[in-house]
Amino acid sequence: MTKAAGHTPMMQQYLRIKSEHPDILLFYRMGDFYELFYEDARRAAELLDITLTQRGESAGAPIPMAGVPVHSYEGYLARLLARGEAVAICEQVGDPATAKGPVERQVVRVVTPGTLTDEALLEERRSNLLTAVAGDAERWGLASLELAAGRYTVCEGRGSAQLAAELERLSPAELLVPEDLSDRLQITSERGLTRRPPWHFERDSAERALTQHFGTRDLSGFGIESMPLAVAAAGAVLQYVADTQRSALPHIRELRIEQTEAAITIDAASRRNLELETNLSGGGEYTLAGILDTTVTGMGSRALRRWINRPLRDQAALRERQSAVAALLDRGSATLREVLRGCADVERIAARIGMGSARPRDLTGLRGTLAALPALEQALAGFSDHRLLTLAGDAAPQPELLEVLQGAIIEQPPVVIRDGGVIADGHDAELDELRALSRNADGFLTDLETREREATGLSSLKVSYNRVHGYYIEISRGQSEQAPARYIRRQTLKGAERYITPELKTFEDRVLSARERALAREKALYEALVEWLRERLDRILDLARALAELDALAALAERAETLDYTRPVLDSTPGIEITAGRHPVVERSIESPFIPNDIRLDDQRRMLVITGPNMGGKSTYMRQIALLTLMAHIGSFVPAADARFGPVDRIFTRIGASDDLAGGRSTFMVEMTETANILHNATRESLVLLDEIGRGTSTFDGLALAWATAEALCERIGAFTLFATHYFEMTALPEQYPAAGNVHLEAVEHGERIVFLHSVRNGPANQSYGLQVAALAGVPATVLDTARAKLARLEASEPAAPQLSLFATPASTPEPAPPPAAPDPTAEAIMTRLADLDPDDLTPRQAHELVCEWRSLLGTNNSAPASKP
Ligand SMILES: Nc1ncnc2c1ncn2[C@@H]1O[C@H](COP(=O)(O)OP(=O)(O)OP(=O)(O)O)[C@@H](O)[C@H]1O
Repeated sequence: MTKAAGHTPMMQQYLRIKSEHPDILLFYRMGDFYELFYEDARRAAELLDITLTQRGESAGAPIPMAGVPVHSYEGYLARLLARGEAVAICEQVGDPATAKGPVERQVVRVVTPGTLTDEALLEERRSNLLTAVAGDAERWGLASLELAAGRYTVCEGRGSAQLAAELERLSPAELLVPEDLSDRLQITSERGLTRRPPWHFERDSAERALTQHFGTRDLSGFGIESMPLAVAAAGAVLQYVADTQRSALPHIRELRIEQTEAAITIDAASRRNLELETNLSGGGEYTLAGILDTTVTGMGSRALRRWINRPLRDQAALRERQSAVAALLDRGSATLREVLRGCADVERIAARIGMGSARPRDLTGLRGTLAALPALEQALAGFSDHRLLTLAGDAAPQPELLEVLQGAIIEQPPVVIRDGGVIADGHDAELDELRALSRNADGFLTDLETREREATGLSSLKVSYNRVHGYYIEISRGQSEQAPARYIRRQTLKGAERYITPELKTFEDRVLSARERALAREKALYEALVEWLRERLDRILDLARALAELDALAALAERAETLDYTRPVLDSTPGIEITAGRHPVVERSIESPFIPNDIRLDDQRRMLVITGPNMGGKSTYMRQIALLTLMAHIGSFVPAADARFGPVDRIFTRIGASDDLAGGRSTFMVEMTETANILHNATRESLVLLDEIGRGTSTFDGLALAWATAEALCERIGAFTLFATHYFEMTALPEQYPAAGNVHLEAVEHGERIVFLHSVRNGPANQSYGLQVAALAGVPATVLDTARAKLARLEASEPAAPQLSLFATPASTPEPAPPPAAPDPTAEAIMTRLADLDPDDLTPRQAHELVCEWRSLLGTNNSAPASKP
């Protein structure tokens, strides 16, 4: 390392941290980039078995890490973490471009594998996924290769909304698209987008790549004959792997088809709104995964998160998972979890064995896991559950593998094989012999030294070794005159002379060649061992999958027990019925007790209009229904006293006011795009959450849109819909549509204040409490006084206040409802326009034109009252 003076602040910081933590690999984060210093880069490259293609001249110069297969420092970092290496991240704010300006803040975060954050896990999951997409926005095929887990899946689907949802779910590190069609795919995210030659996606070359990889004559056994776009994508992935990876990935043994219809589709916005893996602030805390994931292995965590990201529609498969969870709950899962805790990430290890990059510690990790299998068998003995028995079979002890690994590798081998010392004594006779030769060297040298000292009578004589001169005899300058004639001078130092003798030279040749040969032998033995394991990769992969699933199931059982969850009923009767349901995340994040609530949706009651004050709990209630539905469809138990779910095909949410400035879309535009997506894609089996639709525009436009949307969902589509709103006019909906009902979140006034009861009651809310909530939020008293006076004036003039004729008057002033058979033509016209909206085609200009059109349709604008049509 070069001297500290004259370094940039970043370099100084690097030196300081390095002196404190020499073993920790140090990443620098500047703005959106990570840098890795040369020394660390070199060590990391060694650990990950990659080649640095560009080297910095001086030690300490940041170097670009070209040649890293994962194409990102984040991925690099995650892979190091996954390997069990400790790394530190320094974040530097100042002049990120040059790192030369004044450093305002320096943050050092040491991330060790033990404290692997959700964020890092998420990143790790992402970094391993390579996805290709073929086709166009109309019809597309996807292939995804999760390198580190050996998982290769394909699916096909239709429409850009579903494609966006799939890509959001997969969140690949790198997305391959045919360069000539990339525009037609309408993929907006530029994250890791790689354009590839179109011929890689052609059927012939794709088929060739697939049959070559799997060693088959044709694709007849794959079940993907009728999925040409999936085949194209799958072939393109393999082609890319062949171009960029050193190994041909023998651990990818099967191509799985994921039918898009087999899972509940959750669009990208809903995934975010429901805070499945990331909360709205971008962290992993207080998310569904954060609550449910108490797995004890990396592979278990990844399995559970895959389930969360892809809830199943197959009720039989879900019931199988539920039964396993119930059995674990019944007999206790603590022992099983304890055994699993001692297991290594066999999934990753299997991948590394497959790719030929397994390190000695991977093999000891595998060995440790194999050694734990008898205990696992014991922990699962006595279970009669079908799924658990199948998994127990896949994770049965494998004495042959264990014995070989126990005999081959020493207890605690070094990280890399480079310097040897990995293969155990007794594993190979030839290696033992060579080692004995070099081990005897020490004894021989001591003997020689004693003999020579006695023969010459020189007290300062000693035998030593260095890399340049090999073995030598050293005599101090004062005694060197008395050196015997047979000593051949090698080197003269200030205070000593160094010699060799023919005997020493012969010895040196023998020892050094023995060492070299031992090392070469050891490396060959190690490679043979990895190859031997690779031939048994299927067994290791089966073991990995079984352990991962056991871990995920045991975590669900542990959660069900600790958090008092109930087994939900899944059946074919349409509807959702929950008694005393709780929000799984909010109930864990608030200090006061959570108030459980019921819901009943069935064929006759498909929509709930939810009213109530701000802060009353409307959003929490709606989200909790969606989350419980999702939990039931991953096989989890749910936080409720009782729950039943009929078939659900999609979950849609339209929640929150967010704009998309980067994408050039206003709040209203985002809202309408999402609404259009729902109106296009929801079915009678969908669950739709709408929170304050229409809030992003003027009152009348907003109300008109809210009404028309609700009407379309209720009448035309018939989706199960929860519709939270502050428009009291909406509470008249049930009068026109019997499938709709009103509920409200209860609150009471207590003096000047409002008390939220958070309980759901039938019927509409009768008061908005807006001013009380504002008071609670600390709006100054003078402003509140003015508001109160204004409110009083508004209420006094209410009869003259603008009323849209298409809405019935609020339920508080009952009037005969219009006959349901004849919906208002204006509302119908709006509804038709809305249904025609294609969310993907809508430009801001078109949206603006549409809004103008609606205004003229209603004969109103922002300020003018609506006239009766
Ligand atoms: N069932 C409940 N039991 C206990 N606390 C609750 C419950 N529901 C909601 N809360 C608390 O009330 C807060 C506000 O709830 P929520 O955001 O759902 O209200 P809201 O009616 O949607 O408000 P707004 O109309 O302003 O969006 C939550 O953050 C939570 O702390």
